Amino acid sequence: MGVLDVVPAGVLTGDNVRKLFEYAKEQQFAIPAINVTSSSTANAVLEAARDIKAPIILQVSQGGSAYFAGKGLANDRQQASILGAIAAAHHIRTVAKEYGVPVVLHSDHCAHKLLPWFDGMLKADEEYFQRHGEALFSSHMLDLSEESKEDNIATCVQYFKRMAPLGLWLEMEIGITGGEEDGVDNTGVDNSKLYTQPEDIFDVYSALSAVSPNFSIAAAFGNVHGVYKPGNVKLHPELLQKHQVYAEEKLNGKKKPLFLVFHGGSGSTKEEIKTAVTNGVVKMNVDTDTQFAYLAGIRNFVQNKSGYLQTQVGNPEGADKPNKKYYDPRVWVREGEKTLSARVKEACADLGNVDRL
Ligand SMILES: O=C(CO)COP(=O)(O)O
Ligand SMILES: O=C[C@H](O)COP(=O)(O)O
Ligand SMILES: [Zn+2]
Ligand SMILES: [Zn+2]
Repeated sequence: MGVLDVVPAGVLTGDNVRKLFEYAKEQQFAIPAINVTSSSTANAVLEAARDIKAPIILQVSQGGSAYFAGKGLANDRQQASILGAIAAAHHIRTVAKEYGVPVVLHSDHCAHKLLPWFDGMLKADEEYFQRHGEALFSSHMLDLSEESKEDNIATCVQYFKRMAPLGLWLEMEIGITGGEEDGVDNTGVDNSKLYTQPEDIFDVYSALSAVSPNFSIAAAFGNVHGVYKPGNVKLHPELLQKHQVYAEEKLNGKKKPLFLVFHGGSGSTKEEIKTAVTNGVVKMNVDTDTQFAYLAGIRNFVQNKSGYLQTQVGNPEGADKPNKKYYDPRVWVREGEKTLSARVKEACADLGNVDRL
């Protein structure tokens, strides 16, 4: 029995998203969510998943979406982010099945000021649903963690009521991920906010489960976006167990009732990742490490082939030798795709997500 006995290949929607996460939680593995910004990065992530027979999550941030549409487009009303997210979704939908793996198509952090982006994606989901009977995306994240708990939960409930009939999964954040996300600077935030309390998580669970079971919680356990020299904020994935136990007691023993999400996966140790998965993390976001991996192949190529990249004609093999085979983007960008793919495979291995189909 494997993932393909539970859900089909291609982009998952509706209850299939929950079935995948339920299966992962039962089998004690998690799926990495990789931020993609182009067809090149998306394809490289899908290729990695195909090679190691694993389900995968591809996500677009607000900035990544704008990049997907083109940095030359105005984005003052989130119009480029909306278009780019839709373009990314259509690209991924078009190719995903061919890679033969189940894919969760997700949008990343959406803070209050970015809600017009969310509204635009939701409108696209509704239109797609009208035509195809399913939403365009598998899931979306709302990140109202900067607001009061009451406002955060109330706004999530309001959106979730609109999402549930479309079968959309909601990921919400409570407690704050440190570092920086989409221009929201959380570097100086109060330390206590970086560790969510079990009571707050259960308040979220109670409010959202009244609408639909299809949601997950990004609880803070010292997570930070980006990779920095070790500082005073420490990752404590063992705290997640307290949240599960607290919810279990409130729900009369229902085992590990929470679907938890691990933000700021980059730079985490194998041990931290393992502990998080044991405690019900089903999704781990990785962006910074995969960005660096994408660069590595291109950087190495440019360094190693320097003599072939200075002029269109003429290289160390002769003054009349053409260099087209070196400066063609399909050659040097491909090198980045290979190193990105390798880093995605490593994330999958860390999470126990290998040979799962
Ligand atoms: O949480 C993330 C995206 O939401 C990714 O964080 P990292 O860039 O630290 O991996
Ligand atoms: O929020 C974290 C993700 O890494 C997205 O980052 P980004 O806004 O730079 O695309
Ligand atoms: Zn946040
Ligand atoms: Zn994040």
